[in-house]
Amino acid sequence: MNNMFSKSAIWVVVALLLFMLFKQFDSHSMAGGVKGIQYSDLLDEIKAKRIKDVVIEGNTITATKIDETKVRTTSTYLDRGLIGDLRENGVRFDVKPPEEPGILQQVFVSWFPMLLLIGVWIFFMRQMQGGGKGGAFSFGKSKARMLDETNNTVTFADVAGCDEAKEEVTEIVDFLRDPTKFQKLGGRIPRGVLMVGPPGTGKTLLARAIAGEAKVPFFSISGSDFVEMFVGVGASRVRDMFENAKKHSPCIIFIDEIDAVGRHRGAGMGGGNDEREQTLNQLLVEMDGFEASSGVIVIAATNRADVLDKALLRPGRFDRQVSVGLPDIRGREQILNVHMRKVPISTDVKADILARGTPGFSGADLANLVNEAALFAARRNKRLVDMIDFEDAKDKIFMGPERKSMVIREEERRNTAYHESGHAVVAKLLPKADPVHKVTIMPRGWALGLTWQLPEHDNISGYKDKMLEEISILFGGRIAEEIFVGQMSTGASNDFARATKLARAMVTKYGMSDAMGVMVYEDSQNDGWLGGANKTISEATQQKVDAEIRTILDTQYALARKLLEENREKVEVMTKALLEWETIDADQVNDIMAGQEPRPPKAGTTIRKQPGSDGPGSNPTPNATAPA
Ligand SMILES: Nc1ncnc2c1ncn2[C@@H]1O[C@H](COP(=O)(O)OP(=O)(O)OP(=O)(O)O)[C@@H](O)[C@H]1O
Ligand SMILES: [Zn+2]
Repeated sequence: MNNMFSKSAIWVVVALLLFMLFKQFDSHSMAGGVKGIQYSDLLDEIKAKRIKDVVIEGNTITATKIDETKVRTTSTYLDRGLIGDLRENGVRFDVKPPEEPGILQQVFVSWFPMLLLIGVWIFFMRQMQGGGKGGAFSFGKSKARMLDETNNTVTFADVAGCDEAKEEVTEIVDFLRDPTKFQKLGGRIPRGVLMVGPPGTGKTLLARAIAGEAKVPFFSISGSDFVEMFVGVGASRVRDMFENAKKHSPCIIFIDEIDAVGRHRGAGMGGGNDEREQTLNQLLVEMDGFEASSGVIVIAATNRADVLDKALLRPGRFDRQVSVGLPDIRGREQILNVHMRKVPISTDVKADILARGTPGFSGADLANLVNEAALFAARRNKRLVDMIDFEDAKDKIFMGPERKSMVIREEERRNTAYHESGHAVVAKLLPKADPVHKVTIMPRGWALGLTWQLPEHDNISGYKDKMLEEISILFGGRIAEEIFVGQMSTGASNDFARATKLARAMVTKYGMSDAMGVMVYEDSQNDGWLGGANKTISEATQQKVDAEIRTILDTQYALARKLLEENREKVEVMTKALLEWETIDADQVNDIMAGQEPRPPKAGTTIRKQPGSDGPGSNPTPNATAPA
């Protein structure tokens, strides 16, 4: 490595020397001890009548002082007053076109140093891939980045909302803190831990926290870093990484996206991928090769445990799995609290309310939410981030930024207003549906309008009645268009797709159909822990399934239609309110449903609702109307 380094250093010096040499060429007139000065200083000199003559060449101004010394400045800013100043102060001046060097010289001067630098740069990039502390200067060296106690300050306190996962790894912390003592007590130490969970749930964070808690070095590398064009490189990187880690034991090696190398062998596209297989083999060899007592623990993360080569999961390798799932409502609150500590937060911000309105958010999403809210506050020149900033940040994350400038034809707007009113009125009339939080025809992201329902709890398990009602609500939009506008837009196609998907899931996955019984007809695609075997069902069964889905959809469609027919007036009032105010909140919706005129929007805002009443929040899958 040292050798490599000095070689590189020589290269830099050579490059610099050459560059300076050519630069010298270039600035033929720079010779003779010309001093560079600021443009404003030159003006001062001129005004002090210390300048004899001036040559202006393009952007460069060279001045000769009374005492024959030369100074130079460059200015891309065209100062129209300069000539006047020169005249006034009796300075001789000459304006020359920028000098054209000879063609050969031009090529050499302008290109050669560039080419050389590019060459050096490429050389460097190849040498120090990964770079940084602990970065290696050679191909076969691992690109693992090392963090030690001084630069890894993550502790368990920074990881919130996954208490079970934390509990499972405390043992590892105990071991790393004092390997020998741990063994005397008879603890069995895992060599490899596989963290499984969806993206952004804090797998990396948790691994770092383990190292942080145990105060041991943390080597991190991504599976994709091993995969190189050249056969053998990945394998030698693995070897190098383990060697390095052993020198620093006890320590943690963290391999993110292990599926990049750990996919089961023979699954590569178009036959074997030698390089990846070799890398994987090397990884297996290394994991077998070190003593559990050596104090190196390998933690790998993936969101697809099912694609991993079974050999990786065998005892002595990644034989322990820790699943890190999406946080529940309490977990989200805790994660929000962790991240809110880092920004100035107004007292009106309630993490519990935000947690309620963000089902399905991962830890990374929540971190992003806090960040976006802080950006909103900064843009609004606020000193504290308040609830309105959070509401806006949430809206933006859910649906993309508001498209205030989007031109919508009045007819289209009216259509959308009826459509959303249809969703909202059906939702309000069905007993099990989540309360409507707000309805808007403000276009956002890909949606022309939205009806938001606020779940009172996390919808972990869907209940049959509720799912049926959801299908009716989805139909509500289109039916309202049929009844009130008399023509149908394509805006409802997404609603239909979702309704159908839901009905299909009810029949085939959840066993909620009376006709088909409780048998499960489909494997949950992809997320099967053990890998999904594709079950095939007979043609006849398939037809029965389809018929059953059809029945569900028809029944719910009819229900929604009946409700809207019976409540025409409410749809009309809501549509009018939407056309007037663009967004209406839960209180206004309640007024309308009670047969009253809706109250006007709250002062200062047409869109949002302050927390406290029945709490803002939103449905992660709002009934959105996609643009036609
Ligand atoms: N449980 C959590 N507590 C606090 N912050 C979290 C949590 N989960 C995620 N975050 C935030 O999200 C960021 C990204 O999380 P991290 O990189 O650990 O996720 P990951 O599960 O490794 O994701 P990926 O699978 O995409 O690599 C973290 O740096 C942190 O700010
Ligand atoms: Zn819709």
